[in-house]
Formats: sequence, structure tokens, C-alpha cells
Amino acid sequence: MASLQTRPGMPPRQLSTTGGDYDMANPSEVRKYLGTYGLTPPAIEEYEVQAQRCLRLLAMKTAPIEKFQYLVHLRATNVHLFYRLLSDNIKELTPLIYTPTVGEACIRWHEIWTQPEGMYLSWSDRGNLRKILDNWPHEVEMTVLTDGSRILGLGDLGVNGMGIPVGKLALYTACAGIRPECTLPLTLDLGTSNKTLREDPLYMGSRMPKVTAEEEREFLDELMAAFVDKWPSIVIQFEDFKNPFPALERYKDKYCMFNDDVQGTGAVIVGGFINAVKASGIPAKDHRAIFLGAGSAGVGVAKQIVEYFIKEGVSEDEARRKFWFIDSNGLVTLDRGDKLAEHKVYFARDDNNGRQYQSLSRLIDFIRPTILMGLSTIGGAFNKDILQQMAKLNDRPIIFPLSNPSSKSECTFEEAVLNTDGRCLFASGSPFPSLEHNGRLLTPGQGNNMYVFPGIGLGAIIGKTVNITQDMIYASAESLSTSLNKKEVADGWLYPDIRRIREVSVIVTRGVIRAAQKNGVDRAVELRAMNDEQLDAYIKERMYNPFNERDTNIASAGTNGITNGLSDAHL
Ligand SMILES: NC(=O)C1=CN([C@@H]2O[C@H](COP(=O)(O)OP(=O)(O)OC[C@H]3O[C@@H](n4cnc5c(N)ncnc54)[C@H](O)[C@@H]3O)[C@@H](O)[C@H]2O)C=CC1
Ligand SMILES: CC(=O)C(=O)O
Ligand SMILES: [Mg+2]
Repeated sequence: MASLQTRPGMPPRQLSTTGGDYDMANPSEVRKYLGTYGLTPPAIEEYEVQAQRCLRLLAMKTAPIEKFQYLVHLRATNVHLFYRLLSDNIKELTPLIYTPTVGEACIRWHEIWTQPEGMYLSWSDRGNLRKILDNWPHEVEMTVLTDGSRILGLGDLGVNGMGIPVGKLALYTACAGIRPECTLPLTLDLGTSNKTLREDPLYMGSRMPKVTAEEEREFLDELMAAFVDKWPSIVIQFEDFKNPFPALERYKDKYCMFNDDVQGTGAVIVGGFINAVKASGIPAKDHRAIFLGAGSAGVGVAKQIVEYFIKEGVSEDEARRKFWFIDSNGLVTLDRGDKLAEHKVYFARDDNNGRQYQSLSRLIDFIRPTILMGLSTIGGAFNKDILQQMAKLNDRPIIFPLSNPSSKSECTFEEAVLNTDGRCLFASGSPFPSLEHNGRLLTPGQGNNMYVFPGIGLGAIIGKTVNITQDMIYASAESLSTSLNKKEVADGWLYPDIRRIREVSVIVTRGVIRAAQKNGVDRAVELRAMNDEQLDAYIKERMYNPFNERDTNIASAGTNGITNGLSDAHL
């Protein structure tokens, strides 16, 4: 294993979480101090000029994947500039570094990869995971890890799934101010069931079938122990695992971890759903939901809506029975003859009286749902007829096509608007543009866990929590639902404007910390005495702000030599 260690005497390795030495804003003195004088064009540029160049470069590229590649390059060469640009243009750039473009990037990762951006741990590395973590050149506060086995709605992409941890952690930094060098994108290389990729000469992972569930569990046990040995306060986010439930059950009370697809998605949808229920004019107890897709996200969302219904005074049994799930074998019932996966049993129907499932449309006729949720990965499944049926049954049908990326969305915003006379209460997993309908500008909600996971992670970091409890997750949903400003509420929005995401993340983070305090899992006990205003100020203070970084560079250059003339040595 010695060869995996950093060689003694070598400078710390730099990954794309650093940068700024070649920032065009650096004045001559700083360039001299850094030894970069003469290595950049002579002009000293304000951020606005640099941003203009970046945006022009982006505009020159026509395909989203080319824009994605340019942004990868920018982050690798000037991380603070990248985050300034992202913060200032979050609405326009998020679709390029996250869903939908990250979906294409993952499909083509083996073709477009140019530089390291995270860590890979292979099945053959077991026994050595702790030592390999020593190769990561920074202290880590937050990691997102995937085994690549269910990347968005695109199936098993093996190590090509690395785009997801990289993209999620970029949002942690942009939306919640986690310092970029404190994040670790991690992809497990445990084989892949994707035969086409395994046989592709450019594929960069192990060319073996996916290990068994039992083997993966052993591997994860070693990894989780290695994480906390190396970084005792690390917060761990599991992402895009085909079957995330066993790991969540096994680790949630032992480590500071959560699963974003089950819990983060549940929270973000409850956040928007609370507002949709208010707007629908129908009390919680009278809603009925059909879910297309009964996987980790579908069941995660429904379980948290059950929690919401219970808080609204509905009994648990009554709440559970408001859901009808459809999976690839039809309506999920106890008597349909297959062995149901454990996570589906709670919602399986026992009241179908032997009737067979025929189609979504027939089920809608029969159940008369107020809510239609899509977490099925089947693009276009909510077709014109389905949407019109929902519009006939409801004044304000709740239509949430949540599958990602856009190609997998069960319908587009335009389809939903046109087929419900603009009456639908809508949120989708991937973004869709606003549109005019009958003289009104309608804006879709984006029901994507990006509204909550940054605040869940930051809350756990700042609160120094031992675990991430279900109350902390639920608090993120409630906080999100209250984060809309007056105009957003007046305009009937379900989610706040993404351009306010840093403000929203402060509210979510505060809610998460307060819930941790109630549960007694917080170790930052000094925060307990703070009122909300003080806590918000503290959270903001802790957030990385890329716009302050140049000043920090200059200040540290000042204290380290410029002022006493050492900089001349670099000329
Ligand atoms: N908006 C958001 O924030 C999030 C969206 N998602 C998206 O949700 C989708 C599902 O994710 P998971 O539940 O984790 O995947 P999964 O693989 O666990 O579940 C997919 C479900 O869809 C069902 N399905 C497949 N074909 C079907 C068909 N023809 N008719 C009816 N059901 C069918 C499967 O049987 C399964 O129950 C993905 O596209 C993912 O990107 C996931 C997490 C967050
Ligand atoms: C958004 C997300 O986590 C997913 O589609 O899997
Ligand atoms: Mg996911």
C-alpha cells in the first residue's frame, strides 16, 4: 500500500477544490508573492469583467454538455471564480452542472473525463480503505457517495456516476456555503450491471458484474468505520443507490448520515406539498394520491407525507390508506402474487377485492385522486388523457412529475398547463421554463432535493450532530415550506425562487439545528442559548462566500511577505 501514500516531501496535491493563484483580479504585489507574476496576462480585472468573459465563453458553446465541460474546467482552474459565477447565475447554471445536463455527463463520463474531481474506492481496495482516505489532500466535513447503481432515472452507470457526487457537492457549496475544499465526492467501484459500459474500452471502472448486496454491506461497514476514524465529524450523504434502504437502516443511528433520495426527496416534496394542499383548498384529510413508481424516492416521499397528514390530525392508518402505488408490475397489492420488496409492504393495498390493475387511467377513474406523483423514470407517462382526467376531477389537480433528468419526466410543464387549463399545482424534478397562459405568466416549481440537502448537511455540520434524525429531516421540509416571501406566496408558488437559495438554506439549516437540539443530538451546545436571529447570523457567518476569497488571499499574502519586501524574490 505504500505506493498509495503521498510521497514524503511532496507538496500537498491540489484538486479542483482549490484555485485562485491565477485569478486575474490579483494585484501585482499578490502575483509577485505567489510567484505568478508574468504568468497571466497583465491586466488586473474586476470580477465583473471576468464574469463577462466566462458568460461569453459559455454562450459560444451550443451543446449543454460543452457548457458543462467548460464549467468543469473553470472550477479546476479558478474555484472561487466558478462559485462567484454560479452564485450570481444560479438559475441559469444549475441545469448545466446538475439535472438535466449532469445526466448526459454521467452517461458519457468515460468519454469526457479529463481530470480528477473526487475519490474512487474499488472492491479490490477492501482492507485498505482507511489508508486510501489518507490520499485525499484536504480535511473533509461533507461527503456524498454513490455506487452508481441508479443514477437519476438512467439506471446503473457504474463509476460514470461520479458526476452526481460532484454536482451535489457543488450545490452544497453554492447553496449552503460549505467550503469547497471541505467536500469529498466519492464513487464506489463495486462492479456494474451495465454490460455495455463494462465492454466499452473507455470505461474506467472494474469490468465485473456488481457485487452482491451482502458484499456491498461488508464494504460499506469498512468504509463507514474508516470515514469516522479519519474525519470524526464527517457528515455522509448516500446518493443514487439502487436499493438504499438496508444501508439507511444499518447506519442512521450509528453515524451522522442520511439518504438523499429517500429522506431529502421526501422532505423537499413535503415542503412544496404543504403549500400545494393550502392552494388546493381541500383539507389534508380529503386528499388521495396515486404514485407512479414505488422505489426509494416514491416510498420516501409518501412516508413523509404520511407524517404531514398525521400532524394535520389524520390517524396513521387513515393516512397510509390515502396512497395507491403503481410499479412496473402494476398496482402494489398484498395479493398480486409476487414477493413485494419490504419497503412497498407498508403501502400495499388489501382492498382491491381481487380486481386486477388495468391501467393508470382506469385507476384514476376508480380512485378519483387529487394528487398524481411521478417517480417512475418513465418519461411522458402522464400523457394528455391522464392530465385531462385529473383536470376533470379537480379544480386544482396536484401534478408532480418528479423523475430526472428532463427526458424521464412524466410530463413537461407545458403539457401539464395546456391539459389542465392552467389550473394544475405543478412541480417537477428537473427545471422547465415559465410560460404564458391566458395572459398570465406561469412558473413551475422545482421539486428537487437541492432545496433541502444543503441545509440538512450544513445543519449537521454546524450543530455538530451525532446523527441525522427523522425530526431533523422533517424540520427541513417545514422550514422550506415557510421560506417563501410575500410575492412568491401571492403568485401561488410552491417553492421559493432558486435565486434566493442561500437565504432559504439559512432557514432550513436553522430548522435542522433546532430539531437536533430538541432531539439532544447536537454537540454544539453553545448554539442552544441563541435566539433565531443570532443563530441565523451565526450560520451566515459560517458560510463560505466566494466573493470574500480574493480579499483573504490578499490579506494572507500581505501578512506573509509582500509588506516586508520578500515578494521581490519572485520577480
Ligand atoms: N425530484 C427529486 O428530487 C428526485 C427525483 N428522483 C427521481 O425519481 C426516479 C425514481 O427514483 P427511485 O425511486 O430511487 O428509483 P427506483 O428504481 O427505486 O424506483 C423506480 C420505480 O419505478 C417503477 N417503474 C418502472 N417502470 C415502470 C412503469 N412502466 N410503470 C410504473 N412504474 C414503473 C419501478 O417498479 C420502481 O418502483 C428517478 O428518475 C430519480 O431521478 C429521485 C430522487 C429525488
Ligand atoms: C435529484 C436526485 O437526487 C435524483 O434524481 O436522484
Ligand atoms: Mg439522487
